Formats: sequence, structure tokens, C-alpha cells
Amino acid sequence: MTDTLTIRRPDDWHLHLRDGDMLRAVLPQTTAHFARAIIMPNLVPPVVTGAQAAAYRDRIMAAMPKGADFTPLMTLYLTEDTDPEDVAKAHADGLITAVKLYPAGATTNSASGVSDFKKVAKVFEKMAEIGLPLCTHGEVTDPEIDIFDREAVFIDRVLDPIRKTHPDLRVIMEHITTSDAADYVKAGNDNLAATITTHHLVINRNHILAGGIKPHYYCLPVAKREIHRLALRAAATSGHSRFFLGTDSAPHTDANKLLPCGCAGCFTATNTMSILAEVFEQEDALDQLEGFTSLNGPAFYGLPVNDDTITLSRTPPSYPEHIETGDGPVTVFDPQMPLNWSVI
Ligand SMILES: NC(=O)N[C@@H](CC(=O)O)C(=O)O
Ligand SMILES: [Zn+2]
Ligand SMILES: [Zn+2]
Repeated sequence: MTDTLTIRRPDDWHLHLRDGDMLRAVLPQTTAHFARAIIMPNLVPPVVTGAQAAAYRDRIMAAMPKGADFTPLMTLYLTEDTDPEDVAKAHADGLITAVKLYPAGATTNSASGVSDFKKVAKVFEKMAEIGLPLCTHGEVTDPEIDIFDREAVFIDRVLDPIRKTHPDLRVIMEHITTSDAADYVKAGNDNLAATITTHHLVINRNHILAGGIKPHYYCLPVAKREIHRLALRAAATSGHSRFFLGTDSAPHTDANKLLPCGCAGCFTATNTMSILAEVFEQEDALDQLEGFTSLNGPAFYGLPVNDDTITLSRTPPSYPEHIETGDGPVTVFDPQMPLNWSVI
């Protein structure tokens, strides 16, 4: 039995750091293990221009814990008014690594997102031309569509038409939750990839709804049936290079989670590597962990892998149940299983 595992330092290809006090509280949880992260732009107000991305990056750098060696990879929040030239300039200046598409109303702070996808065709054209990837929150918002079907319907109604119109556009389907999405990625070409979160490898919809409602497991896209969780586990541990880690670690205070209309998001930055080691060992795939966390993401984004390494050892991790922030406590995701691996 292996008792230590050394892998290239991982990256997180989908992360919410927020701003202000929350940023200062959660950033060290990520920099402890990760070298880089794609930083989501769904602040209030959202990060829509190159200038706003530069200012947000400065705030992240100012909040950096001492001694941390961490690079935030910035994104722009796509709106129907986004100027293709501003996007191209932010990319040419090395300021942004991707553009993020939120269908308007699909998730936390997505009100300024896109309703009419034809209105952003010029931005997609420019992105395809310059090789700038599009990250998608892949859910339709049509109230007629059942919330458990919104990802699969997004693929048919929105994503596949966009990819047919813009075949050179590079797309990352963020936080996939269904076998439909995993199959679509596998059937796709080298311009298509997906991130998978830690929590969607652990929970299915029963964890949220059976035996009492569990607001801390509520996130978007919402966790689906067990067959989908198993499909995600198979995809993540398969060694397929177009699946990689995007934790979607999304801090909300307990006060905002535990409400009659609570916020969506699971906070996993603290214990993600321990949980993933457990999941990959359960799947007899510890040898695939490095690909998922540290190699496949850089390969898709055309970035070098990290030079240094981290080592995990077979020691139960210790971490707090919640972290304190200036806005109140944020509960750390509870995987409801013993964890046997720690980053040392
Ligand atoms: N995943 C979530 O449930 N919430 C995210 C938004 C998102 O990634 O959709 C958040 O910003 O809180
Ligand atoms: Zn999302
Ligand atoms: Zn997210």
C-alpha cells in the first residue's frame, strides 16, 4: 500500500475568491496547496472590463498571505455589451486567461449575464481568432425546464449550436454534473474540455434532500442522481486529458446559506486535496490524481505545468469545520466519510 504520493503542484481551474474581508479569509486556504487558479468574475458588480480585471488582480495580490507563491488567472464576465476589442486587448496584455459565460439568472450573481447568445457572437468570433478560451456555466434558465435537466438541455440548445457556429472557439464546460456532459466532452474534439468539482465526486442529490434539507450541499448546478456522480468519478479518474479539476469552491457565510432562500455554493478550498486523494484511492486510481489536478488543465490552457511538487501522506487531515471571516463563519464542505490523506 502506498503511504506517500508526490505530485506536481496542483492548480484550480474554477475558483471563487470574492472580495474584501471574504477574499482575505479564503485566499490562504487555496494558496496553501495550489499554484494557480482561474478566478471567477461574478463579483457585485461583476468584472466585465480589462480595467476591472486588473484592479481585481491587484486586490488579490494585496491580500496574498506572506510567502505564498500563487498566480491568479483572471477572467472577464461576458455581457451582451462586452466589447470584442476590450477582450482582445486584455488578452494581449496578459491580463486575462479566459472569458466566463453566465446565462442571465443561472446562478449566484449572474443577473448581468447573457440572455440572447446572438448578441455575443462577435466576442466569440474574436476569442476563436485569438485562441482565448470560454468558460461556461452550462445551464439553461427557462423556468419550464426542470432544474435537474438544465445542464443537458443547455448542451443541446445553447452549447452545441455555439460550437457549430464557432468551431475554433475553445470551450471549458465548468463544474459538469451529468453523464450527458461527460459523454459530450468525450465525443468532442481538442477544443472542448470540462472541469469537475470535488463535491460533485462526493455527493448526489440524496445528500441534499434525504433525511432533512442540507443547505451546505446546495450548489449550482445542483448535484444529480447517483448514476451521474459515478459517471463523473469515471471521467475524472479515467486519465482522459480533457477532464480536470475546477473546485468551484464558492464561499458564502453560514448566515447566507441557512436562509429560507439560501445561497448556492460549496466551500471546498480547505480540504479538496484530501478528499480527492480519498476519491481516487476508492476508485483504485491514485496514479491518475496528478493528471486530473496538475497536468490536464495546463495542457488545455496551453500553460506550463508547475515546477514544484506537493506530497500527500496517509495521515488523517485536521482542518476546522468552518473558517472565520470578517463577514461571519463559512462552513468547510463535509465529505461525510473518513479522510486518510493529508498534504504535508
Ligand atoms: N456554484 C455555485 O453554486 N455558486 C457559485 C456560482 C457558480 O459557480 O455557478 C457562487 O458564486 O457562489
Ligand atoms: Zn457556475
Ligand atoms: Zn463557480
